[in-house]
Order: sequence, then structure tokens, then C-alpha cells
Amino acid sequence: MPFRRLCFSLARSAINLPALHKAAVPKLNPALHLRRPKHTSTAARMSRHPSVPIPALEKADRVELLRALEASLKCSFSTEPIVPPPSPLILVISGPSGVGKDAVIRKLQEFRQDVHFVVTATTRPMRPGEVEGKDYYFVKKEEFLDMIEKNELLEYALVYGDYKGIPKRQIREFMSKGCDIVLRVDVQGAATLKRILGDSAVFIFLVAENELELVNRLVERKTETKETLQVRIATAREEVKCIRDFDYVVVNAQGKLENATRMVEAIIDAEKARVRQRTASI
Ligand SMILES: Nc1ncnc2c1ncn2[C@@H]1O[C@H](COP(=O)(O)OP(=O)(O)OP(=O)(O)O)[C@@H](O)[C@H]1O
Repeated sequence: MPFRRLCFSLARSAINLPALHKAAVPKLNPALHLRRPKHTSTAARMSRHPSVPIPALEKADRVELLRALEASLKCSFSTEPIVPPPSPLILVISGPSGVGKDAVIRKLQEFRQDVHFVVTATTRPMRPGEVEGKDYYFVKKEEFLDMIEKNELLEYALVYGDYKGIPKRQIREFMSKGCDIVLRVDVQGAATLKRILGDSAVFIFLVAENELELVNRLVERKTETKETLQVRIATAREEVKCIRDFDYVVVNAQGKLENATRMVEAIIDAEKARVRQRTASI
């Protein structure tokens, strides 16, 4: 006998249930039970599912029909959800510098309220338009080293001469609220996170449609010097070779930011529909 049916039978025969987990007892369908006529015969009183002839389907009143079906199957139809709510996800969004990681994440936050972008701590200087606590936590090098010392970071790295790291506390806090978590890391960071989180997180690699567009985007952003531009382009060439280590690749084509963001949303939806859910614990 399936476990759920066994629990239900125990409840029916008034055996003491407190030791059993409450969630294991199916909820009865109130619509059906409220409208049940009172049993009159002794046999009917002895049975909670007296035999009721199944009425003709075309003419039957829906409640009567369901009651008759319950009776013939000798159990009530449960209103418990068939599958539990999906687990919160950890999404790791990575890709070469300038590909549009920040831009996609910003859009994603517009589309979905239940996504929390974990704000990375960094020692790099603030760029024009960036907001403390929203884009990054801008901290001094000494503060960052202190966070490393106290094991407060899930992952950290020295990127182009500046430290970047992911605070663990934020992830725990928002996952416990049922939010999906978005981590934004460079490709080197994604490799580290893969070692730490394995298959418990979803790894997405963002690319431009071609190298020329990526370079254009970096130049347009006007945040780079000639030297850093060269380093970023050379690094991007190497990073693209890592696509195979990711679960998904999303093309963020020129002028198609919304399409790329919708694709990330579709990935989230698909992950939520997985039979074997990923379960991350930090
Ligand atoms: N689909 C797109 N079409 C046109 N421009 C875009 C697109 N996506 C992003 N951009 C622009 O490209 C530039 C780089 O994007 P963004 O800063 O989000 O990249 P990033 O991957 O976060 O870079 P980094 O890793 O260097 O911080 C920004 O000026 C952004 O507005």
C-alpha cells in the first residue's frame, strides 16, 4: 500500500496520528465533503465510502460523480499538491568581460521579483553610474582580506589587479526566503564555483554573437585603457574555450538584450520543472 494511502487509512480508523508527519495526511476536498448527504443506514454509517452507483457521465452532477468515484476507489481525492514547490536555484552567470553580464542581470531583476542578485564585494574603484550596495560593495583591500580570513566568502579572486568575492551570508538569507540566487562571476570564478557547488547550481555562459561585437561593446563602455582593453580581449579568447564546462550558453546579441534575458528566464523555468531538483546548501 502506498505510504500516503496507508497514512490516510490510519487517520480514517482513528489511530493516534501525532507521531506521523502532518504533511503525509492528504487534505480532503472540502467541496465534496461539505456537500455529502448524511448517511442513514447502519452499513453507510460504518463505512466512510458507501457504495454509490456511478452516474451517467453526461448527466451527472459533478460533486455526485466525484463522490461516487471516490466511493468506488474507496479513498478520497487529495487536494495536496502532486509535486512539492521547486527548490530555490543558484544561477551562476559568467562570460567574458564586456559581454553584458551586468546588463542581463539588471534586466532579469526587472522581469522577476523573486530573483536575488548577490552583490559582490570588490576592491576595484567605483565606475560612473555604479551604486554602492547595488552593483557592488566597494571595500578597501584590508576589509576584503579580513572577510577572507573569517571565511565569509563563498569564492574570491584577484581579477585584473582587484579582489572580487561573494559573501555567503546574502545567499543563505535570500535562499531561506525562497528566492532564486544569481551569482555574477568571471570565467575563472565560475570554475572555482563549479568545484565548490558542483551540479547543485546552474552555470550559464553568456557570449556575444561574435568577437567583433564583444570588442565594440568594451570600447563603447569607455571604462578601459588601451592596455586593459588588450588584456580583456586576449582573456576573452581563452575564456570562450571554457563553454563546455557550463550547463547553458546564452547569446547576448547586439541590441537584443531583452532576448538574452528572456532566454535566462526560460532556463530558470526549465530548471524549476526538473524532476530531480538541484539542491544547493551554502
Ligand atoms: N545586447 C546588448 N546590446 C548592446 N549593448 C549591450 C548589450 N548587452 C550589454 N551591452 C552593453 O555592453 C557594455 C558591457 O556590458 P556589461 O558591463 O553588462 O558587461 P559585463 O559582462 O558585466 O562586463 P565586466 O565583466 O567587464 O564587468 C555595457 O555598456 C552594456 O550596456
